[in-house]
This record gives sequence, C-alpha cells and structure tokens, in this order.
Amino acid sequence: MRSAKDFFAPLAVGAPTPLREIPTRPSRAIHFFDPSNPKMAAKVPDMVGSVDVLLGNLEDAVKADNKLAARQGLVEVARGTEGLGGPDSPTQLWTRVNALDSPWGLDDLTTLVTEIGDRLDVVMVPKVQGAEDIHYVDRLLAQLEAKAGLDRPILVHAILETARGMVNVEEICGASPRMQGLSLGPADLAADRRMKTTRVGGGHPGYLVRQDPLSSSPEDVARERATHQQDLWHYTIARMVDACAMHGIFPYYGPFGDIADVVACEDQFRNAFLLGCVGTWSLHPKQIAIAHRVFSPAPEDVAHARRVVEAMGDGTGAVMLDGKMEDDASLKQCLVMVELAEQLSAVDPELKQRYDAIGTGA
Ligand SMILES: CCC(=O)SCCNC(=O)CCNC(=O)[C@H](O)C(C)(C)COP(=O)(O)OP(=O)(O)OC[C@H]1O[C@@H](n2cnc3c(N)ncnc32)[C@H](O)[C@@H]1OP(=O)(O)O
Ligand SMILES: O=CC(=O)O
Ligand SMILES: [Mg+2]
Repeated sequence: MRSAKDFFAPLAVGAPTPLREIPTRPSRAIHFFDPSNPKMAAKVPDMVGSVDVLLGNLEDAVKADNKLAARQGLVEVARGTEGLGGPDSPTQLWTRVNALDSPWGLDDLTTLVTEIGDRLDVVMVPKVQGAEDIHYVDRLLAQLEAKAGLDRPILVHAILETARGMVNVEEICGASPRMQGLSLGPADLAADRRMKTTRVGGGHPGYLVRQDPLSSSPEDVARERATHQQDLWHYTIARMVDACAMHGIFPYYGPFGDIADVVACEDQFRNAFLLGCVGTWSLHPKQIAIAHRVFSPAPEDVAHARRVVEAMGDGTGAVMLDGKMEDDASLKQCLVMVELAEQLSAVDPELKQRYDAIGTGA
C-alpha cells in the first residue's frame, strides 16, 4: 500500500504531477467511433465542437484483423483534426484501449501516449477487475508520459463490466489520482453475472412486479393484473454513483444498443441522469442529441433552483416557496443544478440562451 503522503507524487521520474481534483469538463455524450472504419473516421472532424467527447474505440466492436489499423487510424485522426483533445479543446479526445489481458492492450497504450499523448485526455480501460489493474496502467502511463515529455497527466476511466469489478468498485475508484470516472458496461456485465438478457443495456419486459390478485382463487390468480417493468440496472448504477461521489470522480451510463429505439434510449439515459450520472456513451450519431438533451438540466428545473437559491439568502433556515419547504439541504440540491447549468452554459451557447431566457422563471 502506498503512503497517503506519496499518493500525489509522480510514479516515474519526469512524469507530470498528478491532479488533486478531476476537472469538471462537460462530458454528456462520449461518442464512440471505430478509427479503422474510413466512413466513421471521416465524420470525426465535422463533429468537433458539437459533441463533448469523441472516443476512438480500439476494443470490442473492432474486428481482430483491424486492431492495428484502428490504433493507427486514431493516431491519424488525432493529429489531423483541429480542436480535438487537449486542455482547451471544445471536444475532448478519449480512447478505449484493448483489455489488459489481450495481446493489444500494451501496444495501444505505448503507441497512443508516445504519438498523441498531448492530445489524449482520458484512457478508458475495459474489464477492470480491481485496484491492481489501475495500478498497472497508472505506472505505465507515468513511464510513457515521462518518456514523451508530457506536461499534464492523462486521466483513466474504468468500465465496470465484471462481477469482480463491481465488488471492488470502491477500491477501483480510489486506486489512483488519475481516476476520472466509471462507466457501466451492461453487456459484458450481464454475461459475466450470467444474467439472462441478450440486450445491450436498457430494460427487460420480463423484469417486473405484478399487482396482487383479488383473492387466491384460481380465477382471480389467472385474471389480468397490472404489471410494472422494473429497472434491471438500478442497483448497479446506484452503487457506481456512490463509489464515484465518495472519491470525487464521475459516473456514466454506458451503451444502449437498440439504436432504433430512441425513446427507450432517452428513458435509460434519463434514469442514469436522475440517479447522478454526468453522461453516457453514444454509439450512433443520433444518440448524441439525446445524450446532450438528457444530461443538460431542463431550463424549468434550473429556473426553480435559482429561485430557491435566491429565496434562501445566506443559505440557512427554512422558507416556503410555492407551498413547499426549502432549507439548507434542498438548497444544496438546487446548487447541483445551478452549477451544472453554469458549466454547460460556458461551452454550449444555445443552452446558455435558454437558461438566460428563463431566468428564475418568476
Ligand atoms: C456492447 C458493448 C460495447 O462495447 S458498445 C461500444 C462498442 N460499439 C461501438 O462502438 C459501435 C459504434 N457504432 C457502430 O459501429 C455503428 O453505428 C452501428 C451500430 C454498427 C450502425 O452502423 P450503420 O449500420 O453504418 O449505421 P447507419 O447506416 O445508420 O449510419 C449512417 C452513417 O453514419 C455513420 N456512422 C454510424 N455510426 C457512427 C459512429 N459511431 N460515428 C460516426 N459515424 C457513424 C455510418 O458510417 C454512415 O455513414 P454514411 O452515411 O454511409 O457515410
Ligand atoms: O463495453 C460495454 C459493455 O456493455 O460491455
Ligand atoms: Mg464491454
């Protein structure tokens, strides 16, 4: 175990000093593209400025034969795209490298940090099982950063997609000052847990509760009764949110595979937003707008939050507003909304206009 005093010391001589606080850059949509797919890669330059994060995916969904082409394609996209990646860019550049137990993971990290480390904001690590995986990546990144002469640390994001990773979620979040956040990986996690769903994220009609029968007679038991579908992912997302909040890092929903079902996609994203997630993955261009809409607080909610802040004066005591009690705690809830609206307004002029137009709604 490292001493608490050493936690923020670089892990290699000449590596940048770790950050004490993870920057709150907007990341409502982490848009995945396959850099070995020329059609997708060609779309990337035009997406800069209109999506918070572009992620060059090297792992699952990239064919084994294309792994090297994807890695090289990402280097070319990063080098050739103005405004993509780096501390002041309108769109962050992330990558998802291959798993640490794959034949490609090491070369992914080595090539990307060496060639485009100055543009790379976050490395997403799949199938993280415990703190030992983060320690490995942490040390390797420090060595590579030192070698490349980088002056800011590349951050690390873990995907929660194994039962062991879930059990170790708190120690994963606290394993390194590089930890930026976690995403839910519902497909791999479902398989690893032996859940009986073949869907990529979202709900399942079989996971439900049913209204009681009027009596235990066979007729009443057989009679039509109301059912309500439950959220398969509630426990996992809530657990992930708590672990992230405890460590000052950010939770994200992951993939929603039914690209055609934009309505259920929006529902799944909104559940994650309400539970505390700051963003989600986008697999197809049409999921970007959904993610940006859902992970930006509604202008009406921001207006209400501003009214509470105004009414609460010095922030202590209790007041009545529209028949409801507000106090120190509800003020904190409102500040979450107001601060998020301010952060997003700084990068999204259209959203700023909507927040400004509604004011306090009074
Ligand atoms: C489940 C566990 C996980 O690991 S999820 C994360 C890994 N999966 C991914 O990253 C999947 C990324 N998305 C995709 O591969 C494609 O969007 C899939 C889902 C296969 C659909 O592609 P396709 O059938 O071409 O869709 P489409 O005809 O509607 O496309 C219209 C035009 O848009 C393009 N497009 C598609 N997806 C992206 C994308 N992610 N980024 C950028 N561009 C994309 C298509 O190439 C197509 O372009 P064009 O109009 O033909 O020039
Ligand atoms: O990588 C994502 C997943 O759902 O698996
Ligand atoms: Mg996965």
